[in-house]
Amino acid sequence: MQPAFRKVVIFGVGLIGGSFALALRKAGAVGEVVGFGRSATTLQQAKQFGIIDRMGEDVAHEVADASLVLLATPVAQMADIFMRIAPHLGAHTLVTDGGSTKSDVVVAARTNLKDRIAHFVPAHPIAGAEQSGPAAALEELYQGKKVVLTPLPENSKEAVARVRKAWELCGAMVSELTSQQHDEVFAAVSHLPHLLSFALVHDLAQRDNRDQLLSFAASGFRDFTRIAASSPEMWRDISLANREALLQEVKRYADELYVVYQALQNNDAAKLEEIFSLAREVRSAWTQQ
Ligand SMILES: NC(=O)C1=CN([C@@H]2O[C@H](COP(=O)(O)OP(=O)(O)OC[C@H]3O[C@@H](n4cnc5c(N)ncnc54)[C@H](O)[C@@H]3O)[C@@H](O)[C@H]2O)C=CC1
Ligand SMILES: O=C(O)C(=O)Cc1ccc(O)cc1
Repeated sequence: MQPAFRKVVIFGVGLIGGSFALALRKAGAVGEVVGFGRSATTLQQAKQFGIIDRMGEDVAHEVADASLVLLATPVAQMADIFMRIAPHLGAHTLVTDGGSTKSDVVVAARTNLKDRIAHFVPAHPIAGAEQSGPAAALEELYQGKKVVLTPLPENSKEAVARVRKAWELCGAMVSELTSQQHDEVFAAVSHLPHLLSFALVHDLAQRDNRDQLLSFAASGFRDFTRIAASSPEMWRDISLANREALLQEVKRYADELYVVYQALQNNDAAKLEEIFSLAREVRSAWTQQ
């Protein structure tokens, strides 16, 4: 039987791109995987790990007969890749991405794909880790995890269904939002928490006694700061790409922190307990979902 996707071309064969390839392979859903990257070493690694069959050399040649192209680089790299693939997309070649932000990626796609924008169905897998690179890729990364599609008015039903199918074959549960809804939601539940985690560790890192502080830090600190070990380039790009929504979330959080600050300053036990109780209730219910 023919695989669902005869040839998949991946730009950025790291955690997200590599896991996509491994998951499609496990599902028997891909004939051939071709990788493009920024460094030859990373691509060689991806080949050794069985993620790609070969390294791409000629973009025009590879995307012309591809069933699916995945962009899985940091989001600021995507405009240039859309520009490079635009003239060569085959009539039946679909494009999706794994970027953590969507409005900026859609603008980059519209600007560069122009009248071929209908080929592109934007996506964001809500699965990942603080590790990066092909060595971090896992065939089960998307199993049971959410993927958000933010389809465009230009997309045909068939194009959306086929991209949905690709992510489902990776084991994901697919839902849909508009790009704007997506960016507002993820500013609150993903981008802000990463910013806070980086900021906390950065503050401690600048202190003279940081080694002493870290030597006594326990599992609460480990939980809160795991994501501060994430890729600085990736998070620089996400922060700037979703700047407006993120600024609003930072402001809201600063206001909340000030409420906590005042309660502490005023020895307001009732207020502190009220804040902690609601937070605990909501956090506990969320983990049981
Ligand atoms: N790490 C995570 O947990 C998640 C990341 N994402 C998004 O997925 C995308 C990829 O992230 P990861 O896989 O974690 O990063 P990664 O660092 O593991 O992989 C990215 C790969 O892209 C390559 N690359 C960079 N610029 C390139 C270019 N111009 N052309 C071709 N290849 C290029 C890098 O060499 C690297 O191998 C990002 O847009 C990120 O926002 C989405 C969900 C989760
Ligand atoms: O490491 C973690 O727990 C994450 O939160 C991973 C992650 C990072 C970026 C995304 O856009 C989605 C998921």
